[in-house]
Amino acid sequence: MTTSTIQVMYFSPTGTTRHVVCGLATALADKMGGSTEVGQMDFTLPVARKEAVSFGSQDLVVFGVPVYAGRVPNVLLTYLDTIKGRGARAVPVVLFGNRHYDDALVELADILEAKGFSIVAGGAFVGEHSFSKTLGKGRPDGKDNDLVADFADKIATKLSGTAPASPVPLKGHRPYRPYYKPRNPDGVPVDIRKVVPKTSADCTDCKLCVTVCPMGSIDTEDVSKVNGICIKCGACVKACPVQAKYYDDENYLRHKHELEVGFADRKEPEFFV
Ligand SMILES: Cc1cc2nc3c(=O)[nH]c(=O)nc-3n(C[C@H](O)[C@H](O)[C@H](O)COP(=O)(O)O)c2cc1C
Repeated sequence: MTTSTIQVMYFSPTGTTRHVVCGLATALADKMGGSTEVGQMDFTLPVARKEAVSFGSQDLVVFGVPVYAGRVPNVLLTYLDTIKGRGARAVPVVLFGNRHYDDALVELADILEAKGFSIVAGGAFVGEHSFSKTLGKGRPDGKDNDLVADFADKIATKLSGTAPASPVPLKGHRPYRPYYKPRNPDGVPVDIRKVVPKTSADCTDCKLCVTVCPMGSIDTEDVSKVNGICIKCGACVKACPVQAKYYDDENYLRHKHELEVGFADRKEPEFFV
């Protein structure tokens, strides 16, 4: 089977997933020859998730999502169910914030397989944590980029071979473990789903937060209002040019601190071909 098109498809509120999957797709196109085109489908914003997407057997799709609570972000499940693979090959890629990717990679691979893709490889890479400016700071970095290139090499070699495709031994548990939950000091799980960002007096009302919110939840007239769901993705906090967006919820801040302290040691990407 020849590949005429590489498609890169991703959800990436703070850009680390985009960085890795676009780097991987470009490196793959390079290795697979001059006539390979790269198409981009960014489904981070709500408007992009209104479009129906389908592929065909000539496509190789590099598909990326961040890891949320050890899993594929559950707010995406309905949308992912609308995508049609129609025999395309896929490389699922998950980005995690230096804690762990748990079962997100196998879950993403299973979703894609159920939608008609065949899985040729999969990878878990590290990105700066959405909650933090210190956990996974600056990731993906040069060393990660080298591993992306190495991953592309191995995929290209596999695809140029004549051996029949064998199942890819991705790491993760089936059935998937429950969503990872923050806990209070007594070890009891706490629910931070209703927590929303605050807006400080430094806000200049530039509306950038409105345009980057992947849930379309920030009120255009009054940017301090959150009208819909907040997934704590960090898009508004990290994009704000004057650092006016912040969280002050006690449980959120404790969880963030525990992650920063408990998972400070550098984790490395893992990939499977
Ligand atoms: C709600 C939420 C849950 C997260 N859960 C995890 C997790 O379980 N493990 C982990 O290592 N990182 C976790 N992260 C961090 C993101 O996976 C990581 O920062 C990723 O690089 C963000 O991708 P993006 O830059 O494309 O938005 C979580 C982030 C959010 C917003």
